[in-house]
Amino acid sequence: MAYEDVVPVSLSAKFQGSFAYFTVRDRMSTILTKIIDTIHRNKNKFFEEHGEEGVEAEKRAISLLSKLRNELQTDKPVLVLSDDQQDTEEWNQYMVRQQAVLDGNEVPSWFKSPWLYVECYMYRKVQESLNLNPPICNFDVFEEAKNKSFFESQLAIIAICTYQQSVLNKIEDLSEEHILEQFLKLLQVTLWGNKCDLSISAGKAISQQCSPIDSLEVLKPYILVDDSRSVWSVLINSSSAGSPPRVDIVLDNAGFELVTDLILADFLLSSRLASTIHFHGKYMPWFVSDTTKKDFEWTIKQVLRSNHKYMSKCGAQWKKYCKDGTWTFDDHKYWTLPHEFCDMSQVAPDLYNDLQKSSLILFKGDLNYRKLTGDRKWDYTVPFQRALRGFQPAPLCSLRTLKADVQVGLKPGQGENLSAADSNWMTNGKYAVIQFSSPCKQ
Ligand SMILES: O=P(O)(O)OC[C@H]1O[C@](O)(CO)[C@@H](O)[C@@H]1O
Ligand SMILES: [Mn+2]
Repeated sequence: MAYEDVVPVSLSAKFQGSFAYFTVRDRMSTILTKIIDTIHRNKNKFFEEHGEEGVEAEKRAISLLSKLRNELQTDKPVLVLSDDQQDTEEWNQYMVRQQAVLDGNEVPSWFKSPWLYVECYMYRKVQESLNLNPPICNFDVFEEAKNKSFFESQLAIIAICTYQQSVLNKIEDLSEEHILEQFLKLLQVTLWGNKCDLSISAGKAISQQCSPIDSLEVLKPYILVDDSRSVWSVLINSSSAGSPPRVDIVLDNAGFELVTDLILADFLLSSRLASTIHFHGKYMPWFVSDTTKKDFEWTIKQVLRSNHKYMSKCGAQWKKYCKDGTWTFDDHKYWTLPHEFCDMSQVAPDLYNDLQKSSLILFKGDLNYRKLTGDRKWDYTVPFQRALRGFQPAPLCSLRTLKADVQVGLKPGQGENLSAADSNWMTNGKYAVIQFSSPCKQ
């Protein structure tokens, strides 16, 4: 690791009254209750698909989840996983390491361990409760909510697809300056698309209702760090050197946010700012709204099938990109492990090496920001690159609306002024950052 000096402590529910504390106490247990309800509501579907065995599986999964909710609420020790999957051993080893950093007589538990660890662990345990009941192990407990949020954002999706087609129609005639202007707009659209996650609202529907392009000017003052020019420089420098670069997008939420990511990806290719886009998604249902391979394919299919001319035109193009390999989708298991990203080169060298081949990596969303910065109590003014602690496979940029109380790279006094003006600025999703770091700056 590049930085071996002291790092701040992890955010944790052990800090009473902190955002982590309220999340573990309230939001996570509400999410578990909703999961239990969802599984129960699907009882008939399980019966139709698997007969009595399906109903038995439903009952057993619910009983495991109720036990889990009770353990969470009463701050019981976290337990080893027993579902014998490819990542089970990795999770259990991680727990042993968590044990090692505690005082001799303490064990990792919901309210004592790092928030990042226990929150990821909850989603992994949900998957375990299904894995242990094979007939229903592929059931995505969040699918309904994700699909609903896509349909509820229809008008905004139509608006952005229509806008996109108007830009693409004239793209060959656009000057570099105009391409830059469009690029900045679409980068902001995908940034604000991150408002639409379902986990901060404990699964309650959040959709985009109005035209995303029209709101950009109003939202601009809420972008606390805006390094979009540095992102542009990386793209334009590599493409003018003769080889449009490979861009990687580490996706966050399905629904409207995913559509905005696909719109940006399409624009980067059409404007020849990129030659390929590598998407990264989740291997299992995660943090309620995160994108799995199934969500990715489903979304493209829905956009293609739309009755709206410009929407379906977008979908047709995206399908083509997937078919000819211009777009790829990878769901490496590392994205659903609890590690901070600075561990990646050691824990998942294959993924790290792959990311090193990229010219630019865009990290979407709040959870990715927490993993980039290790979800620690950093001072607001600590440089982003310092908080990355050596994680720099390629130039990278975080596009994130603030939904957790970790923020670095602010100007002196900026955080304090925000706290005075709006005490919930770090968690209410109103503010955002476009934060860039490049190996050249090291
Ligand atoms: O979808 P995003 O942007 O990663 O947001 C999810 C965020 O919501 C929360 O689940 C709220 O607790 C955070 O833990 C997490 O960072
Ligand atoms: Mn998410």
